[in-house]
Amino acid sequence: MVYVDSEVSRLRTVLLHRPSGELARLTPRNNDSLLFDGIPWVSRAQEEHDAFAEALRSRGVEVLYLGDLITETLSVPEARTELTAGVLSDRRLGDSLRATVAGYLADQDPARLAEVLVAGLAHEEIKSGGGGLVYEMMDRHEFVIDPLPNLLFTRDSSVWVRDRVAVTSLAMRARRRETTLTHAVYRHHPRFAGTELLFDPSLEHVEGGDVLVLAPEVLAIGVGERTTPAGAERLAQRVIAAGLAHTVLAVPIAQERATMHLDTVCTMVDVDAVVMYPNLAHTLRAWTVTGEPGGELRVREPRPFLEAAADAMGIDRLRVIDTGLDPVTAEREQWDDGNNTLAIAPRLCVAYERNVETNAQLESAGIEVVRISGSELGSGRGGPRCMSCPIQRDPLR
Ligand SMILES: NC(=O)NCCC[C@H](N)C(=O)O
Repeated sequence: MVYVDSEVSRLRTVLLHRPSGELARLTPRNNDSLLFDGIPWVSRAQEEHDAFAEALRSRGVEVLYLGDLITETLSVPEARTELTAGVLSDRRLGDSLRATVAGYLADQDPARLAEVLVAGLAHEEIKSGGGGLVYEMMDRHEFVIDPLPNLLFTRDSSVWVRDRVAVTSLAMRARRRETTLTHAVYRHHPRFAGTELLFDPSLEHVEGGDVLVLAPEVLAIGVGERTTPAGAERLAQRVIAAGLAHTVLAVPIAQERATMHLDTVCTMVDVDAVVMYPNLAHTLRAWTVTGEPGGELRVREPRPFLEAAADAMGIDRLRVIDTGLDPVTAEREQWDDGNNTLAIAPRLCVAYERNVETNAQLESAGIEVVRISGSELGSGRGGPRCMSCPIQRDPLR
C-alpha cells in the first residue's frame, strides 16, 4: 500500500537508507564536493541510524531500506542492465576502462553490485584498466564510479503524493546518480508494480526536501539552491493535471547551504502547526499556483507564506510553534537541523537530541518529541525529515 496526503498523519511505511561504505569514501579532499561538512565516524553513524530506525519501528512504522530494495531490484535483468549501463555511460571512463568496469560489474551478484552502485568504486579496486590511458592517468584517489554518501537523505530523491511517486531531478552533481536508483526501484521492484510516476529525473530540478504536502491537495515547494522556479512550475503542472492538488505554493528560500531545502527551515508537527526557523518565520512569502485537471495554471502574486498556506489548507491559521529562541541559538539549532522534524503522527515527531532548546519549546507547545542522536549523521547536514521518505501514511481525511 502506498499513500501520502499529508506531512503528519500516522506514518505506516517509510523508506530509509542505512549508511555504509559510501560514508567511508569521504575524505578531507572530497567532503566539500560530496556535500558533507565533516568526515563521519561510520560505525557510530550506523548506530545512530539504527536507533532512528528502531524509534520508528517501535512506534509501529514499517521501515524499508533502500539498499535492500536496490539489491532486490537488481535481480530483475532489465533493471540490472539499465543500472549498469547508467554508470558505464560516464564519459570520463573511455573505452578501455569502460570495458574493464563492465566486466567487473558483470561478475558481481546483486548484493555486491548494489554495494558498488552506492559506495562507488575506487581506482585501486580495479587491478587493471585494460591498458588504456584513462586508468593509467587517474590519480589513485579518484573514483571510477563515484560514491553516493547523500543517499542517506532519502527525502530528496523521491516524493510520494497520494499514490504516485515523483522521482526527483537533483540539482547537485554529487547527487544526480541517486535518482537512477530510485527510478529503477519504483519501476522494477515488485512491491511498487503498477505505481505511476509523477515526475522523472530528466525534468527541471526539484528536490524532495523542498516539497511539503501541507494538506490533502495542497503542496508547498521551496525554490532556492536546489529546486528551480521551472522545477516548481513543472511539478505544479503535474500534480494539478493529475488531480492530486488544487494549490501549490512556491516559496522562495535563500540560495545558501544553511537553507538548501524548505524542510531545513520549516516542517509540520500537527495538522495545523509548523516548527519554523524563527529568524525567517514571518518573512517567508509564497506565490500561489492553482488550477484544475485540463485547465490553465493561475499564478497569484506573493503574499506571506503563513497566510497563503492557511487559505489553501482551508484553516483559519497555520500555527507557528514559536521556539522563542534568541537569534544566535536559533541559528545554531537551525544549522543542526532543529527545524527538520519527522512527524510520526499529529503532535508526535522525531528530532535530533542536540537541539535542546527547540525541542524544549516543541514540548511546551504540546508536541511529543522522540529524540535521536545525530552527531555523525548530521555531518551531512540533514535531520530526521531529510533521512526519511514516507511511502504510506493514514489518509488525513
Ligand atoms: N532535505 C534535506 O535538507 N536534505 C539534506 C541533504 C544534505 C546533503 N548533504 C545535501 O547537501 O544535499
